[in-house]
Amino acid sequence: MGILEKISEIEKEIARTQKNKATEYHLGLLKAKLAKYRAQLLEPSKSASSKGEGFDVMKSGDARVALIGFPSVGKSIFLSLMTSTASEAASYEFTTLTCIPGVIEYKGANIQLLDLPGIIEGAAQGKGRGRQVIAVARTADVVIMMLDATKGEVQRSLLEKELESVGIRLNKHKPNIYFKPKKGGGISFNSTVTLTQCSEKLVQLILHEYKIFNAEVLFREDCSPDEFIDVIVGNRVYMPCLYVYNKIDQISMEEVDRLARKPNSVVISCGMKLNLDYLLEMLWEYLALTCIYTKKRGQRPDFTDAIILRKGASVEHVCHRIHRSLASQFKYALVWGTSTKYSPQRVGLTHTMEHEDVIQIVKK
Ligand SMILES: Nc1nc2c(ncn2[C@@H]2O[C@H](COP(=O)(O)OP(=O)(O)OP(=O)(O)O)[C@@H](O)[C@H]2O)c(=O)[nH]1
Ligand SMILES: [K+]
Ligand SMILES: [Mg+2]
Repeated sequence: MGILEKISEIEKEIARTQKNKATEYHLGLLKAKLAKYRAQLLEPSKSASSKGEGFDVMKSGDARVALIGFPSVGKSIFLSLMTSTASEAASYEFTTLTCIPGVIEYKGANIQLLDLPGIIEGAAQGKGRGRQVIAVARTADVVIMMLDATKGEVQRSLLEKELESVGIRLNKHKPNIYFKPKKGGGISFNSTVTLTQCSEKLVQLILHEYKIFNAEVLFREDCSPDEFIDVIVGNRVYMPCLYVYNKIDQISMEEVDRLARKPNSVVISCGMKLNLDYLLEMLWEYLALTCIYTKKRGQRPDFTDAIILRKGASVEHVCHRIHRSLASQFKYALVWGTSTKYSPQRVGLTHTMEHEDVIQIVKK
């Protein structure tokens, strides 16, 4: 039996197994098996032909946003509207066949926006150029899932399933579970909270399925078996996702209102250029970039020219942004802002900067 068949067998079995106390272990095991087969499916195949031509776009700018959606939802029109790059748009499906990068300039940041071919159900298993598209999506800082507002909710749930099946977790945080495989000593299991979805026995069963017999496990959160499996398997990506409903010029006001109220959602019309500014504001929030202002000794900070970095950037990142050789001449830095206990505070290269901090760098 091929992996695809095995996967579909397990999916069928999960679907027909009633969820209750008596079946909870059985279901947990099935899910562990399923995750294992999916991981195998995604391992790079031996034949070179599966490599996607036209998908190797260099990362550039301060952040990367990938446009994911069914064919003809308006991804290419959107790229052409938001950036100075033109991407061919047309009424037929699969107009776009490669990855087309553009740049959004916003609040002093350069945000790379990637137009991609449409994906459909089965994309994760290689339908269309699904695999290549998903591989690009994994490298993004934020995914915009573009949806056709006239097509209801089907597109959204299908795409969520596709991304979920390849280990992309949308608008979720990494489960707060400490997990460390060991050389010996069996499985030590602890939790700091009351667990309602997992038990020691279930955790052991799942670990055994992965042939792990020695490990330290500490639940710091009431996680589900799926979340625990995510931690064991690793290589999951946790990514913010904005659901963008396009073509609202084609639906009723009531429907627009309903869609606009859904979590993580924005309604737009590329055709009529509606609500695009609001979408940009939302995107900026989801990117959560860190703006740092520099200051010279005895002078006011330069608030007109921010250095834009990803969340969690260090003083060293700031140095590299100012000049290539600055980090090697670095003595210390003074930082004003929320990242320090008092302002200014003297810090080293490894200090983590926060949004809107001011920094003065002192050289040797
Ligand atoms: N009514 C209406 N039509 C739109 C809107 N935005 C895009 N369209 C139409 O939708 C069709 C598809 O647009 P594209 O930008 O090519 O869509 P795409 O998602 O890039 O499609 P693929 O590259 O084939 O995956 C075009 O005929 C557009 O004119 C909108 O806001 N309203
Ligand atoms: K199209
Ligand atoms: Mg297109």
